[in-house]
Amino acid sequence: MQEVLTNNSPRLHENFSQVAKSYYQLTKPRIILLLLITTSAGMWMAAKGEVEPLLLVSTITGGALASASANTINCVYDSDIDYIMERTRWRPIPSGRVKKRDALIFAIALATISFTLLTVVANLLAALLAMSGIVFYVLIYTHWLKRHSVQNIVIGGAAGAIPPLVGWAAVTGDLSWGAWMLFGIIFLWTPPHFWALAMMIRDEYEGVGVPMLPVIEGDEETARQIWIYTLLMLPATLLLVYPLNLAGGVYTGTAIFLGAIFAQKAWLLLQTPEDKNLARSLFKYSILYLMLLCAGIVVDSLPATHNFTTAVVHNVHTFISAVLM
Ligand code: HEM
Ligand SMILES: CC(C)=CCC/C(C)=C/CC/C(C)=C/COP(=O)(O)OP(=O)(O)O
Repeated sequence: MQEVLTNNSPRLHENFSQVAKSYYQLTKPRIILLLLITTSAGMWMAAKGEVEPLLLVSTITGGALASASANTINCVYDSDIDYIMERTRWRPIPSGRVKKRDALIFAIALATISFTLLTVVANLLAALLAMSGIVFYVLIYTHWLKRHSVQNIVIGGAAGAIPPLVGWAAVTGDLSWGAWMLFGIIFLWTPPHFWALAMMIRDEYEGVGVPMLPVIEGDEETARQIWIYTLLMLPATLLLVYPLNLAGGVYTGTAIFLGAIFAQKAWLLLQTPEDKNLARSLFKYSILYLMLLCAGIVVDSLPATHNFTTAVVHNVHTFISAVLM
């Protein structure tokens, strides 16, 4: 006999949570987390460590909804190749758990709520930047470049660098050098982040005809380009300290320490480009690197940190003067 589903039925709850889980997976939540960390870094730096809580929560929520919308549209567009690749076959659309049409409606709803929230609580510039992130990621990266250009992630990577601009604009209403510098750091971070992963799963991309750098140019050339982007990114992180003067000692120490490990991993990969373990290690570290670098920005920008470092510098100065007298 068929079971009658009532509001209290355990099966109804189970079905609902399965559906909710599928929609949640469409948004690629773990990637969103790091995008939000970069948004927060932009906000803290712009606000010199004093961010209004309501603005913070609304901007993070608006940014998360915009990124979720972008990732969902990407899942709709790429469902044909996601179905073939091992890594992506379990996703909600290729595995038949969510229909493309429903996913698109979900993405439009997310973008609409994001735009409204950011416009009302932050400002129009932040809202427009978030929408431009969706458009850039979907049209320029996913539609235009991903399947047609070996430079796909270099140019398309600009979409992933937009979140700190959203955060900065939400706080100040405009974009200054600091905002563009954060954009530049993430822009230069993206090729080592992604190509390290692409070296690990080159065969999967080759199988679906996506012209990622390791597929077209091989491991050696990819490791060489990862090294070049690493060498460009590391000094870029320090431009926030000099000449921009937007970060202090805590950030400088963090950036140098984390950067040295990044350089070491990229260097080892350059020596042995075919070693997939080294590629995996660099890919994983790239994520930790960006998280900790952003944490460094936040901690460095706090007024308490500024007061503490000023006091330390003052005391060291007094001590040296006393010794020399
Ligand atoms: C064009 C630019 C980028 C490309 C092509 C790219 C590509 C990828 C791919 C293919 C994965 C593996 C995902 C999976 O296994 O399902 C990944 C993982 C990840 N990406 Fe990126 N990425 C880009 C930019 C970014 C940016 C800007 C961020 C955040 C600031 C980011 C954060 C992450 C994180 C956190 C993961 C790990 C997710 C997990 O643990 O499953 N990525 N990326
Ligand atoms: C402000 C704003 C909303 C910006 C959008 C930023 C955004 C969603 C960046 C995503 C970057 C990313 C994970 C690309 C991977 O796509 P892929 O298609 O190569 O990955 P896949 O093979 O795992 O599907």
